[in-house]
Formats: sequence, structure tokens, C-alpha cells
Amino acid sequence: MAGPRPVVPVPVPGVDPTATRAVPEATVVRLAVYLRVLCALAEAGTPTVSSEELATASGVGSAKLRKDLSFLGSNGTRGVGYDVPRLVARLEATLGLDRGHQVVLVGAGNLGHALAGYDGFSRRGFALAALFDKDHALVGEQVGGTAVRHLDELDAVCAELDIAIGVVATPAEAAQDVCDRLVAAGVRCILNFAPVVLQVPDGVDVRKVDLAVEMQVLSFHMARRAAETIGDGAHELDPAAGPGVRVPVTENGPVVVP
Ligand SMILES: NC(=O)c1ccc[n+]([C@@H]2O[C@H](COP(=O)([O-])OP(=O)(O)OC[C@H]3O[C@@H](n4cnc5c(N)ncnc54)[C@H](O)[C@@H]3O)[C@@H](O)[C@H]2O)c1
Repeated sequence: MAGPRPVVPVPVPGVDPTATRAVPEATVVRLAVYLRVLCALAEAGTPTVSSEELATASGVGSAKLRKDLSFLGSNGTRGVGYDVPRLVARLEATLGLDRGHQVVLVGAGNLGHALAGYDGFSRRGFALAALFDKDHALVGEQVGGTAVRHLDELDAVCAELDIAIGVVATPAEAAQDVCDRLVAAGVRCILNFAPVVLQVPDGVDVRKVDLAVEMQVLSFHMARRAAETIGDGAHELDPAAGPGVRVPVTENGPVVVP
């Protein structure tokens, strides 16, 4: 199974086609966020943006933003800021979005319908090439302009089209088998929505999306903030938290500190 990779070598566009710099994965994620903000600015016809404006709109500090963009060899002009169209092009090249990618989606249920019906992917260079399900009753249904095909066609479609990314939107118990089929069909990037950890061979990348985990992280921060606000204020015994455990009291009642 492929292990976690802290850094990603990326080409430095417009500088030297053979040059690469090790870019931390967290930076890669933020580059995608900057690109989303910049695309909105470009659509609004904004020619330039300061690092402070771009940082604020992206939810990061401006020093971090400048450091991230320095990986691209991209420096704004003092007093003018960054040229928006040029920075969009540079980020797209760095993220490999300038050539577009073909995507297949497996699982045409509630989530599959929502994903296939979202036009934001195509606007960002990801074309939904095919949508699969094992349920014969769904085969032929048009979802977001793409007809559902039976899973048995997966190999043939992947062989015919250059599929870059396979999206797994099946129930957890089917996800590993679907992943194995995608990998066997030559797909090297998997985006997994199912609540299960997928095993893949070396050379295959998996990213997992789990909104429940994100909400749990938010819940943790909420509980932390509430505890900090209370400080050394009122505490009371909470049998639910354990025998003898005192928890801070908020205006909404006791809070269990994680
Ligand atoms: N990551 C998240 O934040 C998030 C959010 C919502 C749902 N989910 C997960 O996404 C998955 C789908 O959720 P849903 O609500 O769309 O479920 P759903 O039951 O509506 O749809 C699942 C679809 O997968 C199909 N399917 C089942 N086995 C298959 C197989 N072997 N090959 C191909 N298709 C197969 C079913 O026929 C069905 O159409 C679940 O695992 C769910 O837990 C994740």
C-alpha cells in the first residue's frame, strides 16, 4: 500500500521544464484553494490582487501565501500585487489542470447523482467521462448529462478513454472491490467517498473525502473554544463524563472537554 507522502515534486512552470521543487502536500491543497479564489476574481474581471487580499479570501495568513506561491517561482510586483490571469495559468500548470482530466464515477445513488450533476468539476478541468452502477434499473438513466452504464462496462470504457481519476461513491462494503476494478483497469488516482480505508498498490494515489470527519474536527474546535472561554470559571460534576469528572459550565450547560 502506498504510504503517506509529505512532499510532492512539482514542475516549476515557465522557469525550467525539468526543474522540480519539493512542495509539501499541505501547500498543494492550499494552491488549489488560491486557484479557486483567483478564478472567481478572473471571472469578475479583476486584473491584479494583493497578497493580503488573496490571503484573506483564501483564509490563510499572507506570509504563508507568499511562501506557498514562492514554490511556483511566482512573486507579485511590489505595490501592484499578483497578475490574476498569469497566476491562474501558473497554478493550473502546476496542478496539472491545463490539460484536463477524464473522470469516471462508480455508484449512481444519492451522492453519485449530486456529484454527476455538479458542473463545477468540468469548469475546473475534470470531465465526467462515464458513470457506473451495478443496478440494472439505473442503467441508461441520464444524470447531469451522462448516461449510467453497468459496472461490467468499466474495463472497456477505461481501456478506450484515458481515465485519470476514479471516484468511488458506493456503499462501504462494495468500495474495495470497485477500487480494485478501477486499478486493474489502469486508473491510478482514486477519490473515495465511502467510509472505508482502501488498500491500493504502490503507484496508486487515494484521497478520501469524509464530511463527518470534518464536522467532528469542527466539533472538537467548538468544544475547545467553549472550554477556553469559560477558563477557570464554574465547573460541575458530570456523571456522563465519568465518576468524579468535573466539566466546565457554559450558558448552554456543561461541556465535556476532549
Ligand atoms: N464522504 C462523505 O462525506 C459522504 C457523504 C455522503 C455519502 N457518503 C458515502 O457515499 C456512499 C454512497 O452514498 P449514497 O447515499 O449515494 O448511497 P446510495 O445507496 O444512494 O447509492 C449507492 C449506489 O451504489 C451502487 N452500488 C452498490 N454496490 C455497487 C458496486 N459494487 N458497483 C457499482 N455500484 C454499486 C448502488 O446500486 C447505489 O446506486 C456511501 O458509502 C456513503 O457512506 C460519503
